[in-house]
Amino acid sequence: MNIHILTIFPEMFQGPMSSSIIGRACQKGLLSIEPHNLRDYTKDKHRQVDDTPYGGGAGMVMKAEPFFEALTELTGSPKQKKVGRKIIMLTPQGATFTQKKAQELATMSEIIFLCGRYEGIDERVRQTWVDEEISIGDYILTGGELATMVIIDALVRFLPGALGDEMSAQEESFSDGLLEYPQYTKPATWQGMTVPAPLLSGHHEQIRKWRRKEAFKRTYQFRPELLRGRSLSIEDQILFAEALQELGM
Ligand SMILES: Nc1nonc1C(=O)NC1CCNCC1
Repeated sequence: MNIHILTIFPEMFQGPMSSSIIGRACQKGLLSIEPHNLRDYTKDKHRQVDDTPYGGGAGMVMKAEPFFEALTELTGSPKQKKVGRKIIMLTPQGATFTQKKAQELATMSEIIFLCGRYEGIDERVRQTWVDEEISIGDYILTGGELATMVIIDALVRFLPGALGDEMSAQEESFSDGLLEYPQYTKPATWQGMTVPAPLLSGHHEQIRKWRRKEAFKRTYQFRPELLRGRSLSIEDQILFAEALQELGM
């Protein structure tokens, strides 16, 4: 997968995108991440990327030209849609990013992220080039760069070979629609708090059931809406009932 990022702050990506799992995935050749400085696509001596909004009002708007120049260089023309490529704009009015969307994006061969700053990007960029608008939440950031990094961080986990233990991407929260069960590591007792006995039993089936029941407890307590309308297997119905009983419901 090739990721291109159009931004006026390419340097923001150096640390996070070259560290840990993401950095290792790039070194393994599973993906490439290439920020492009929009100022390199300006034609004036001041390398201007923004200007005042038509109609007045506070703040500045990002000019269309640098985006058009960069996207033309990267893709040819807006009409040249390519299977497996998405041009994504980060914006609060986009669809809220989810684990399911992360998994879907991980199947793409190329993604181009458009990072806005200031009051936003000239509308003609969205009209002409953008395939999808994504928001990482209902709040206003100073730019789309951190949102882009959040999305890359979430999707990289679904690239085959990116994680040491492939299963953890599947087992983690939201992968099967439930929140994560509690995790423990050594020592077995810490400041008088002990690890739950099933986890010390070495009995894999017991451990699996305990984890599933704890996931039901957490989901019911913190994100009950994830359970609404969900069809459960017979085993899950039993475990969910036990979870509610243990919660005193
Ligand atoms: N929330 C968001 N999810 O993606 N992008 C988001 C965002 O707030 N972008 C800013 C909006 C104002 N202009 C600068 C960028």
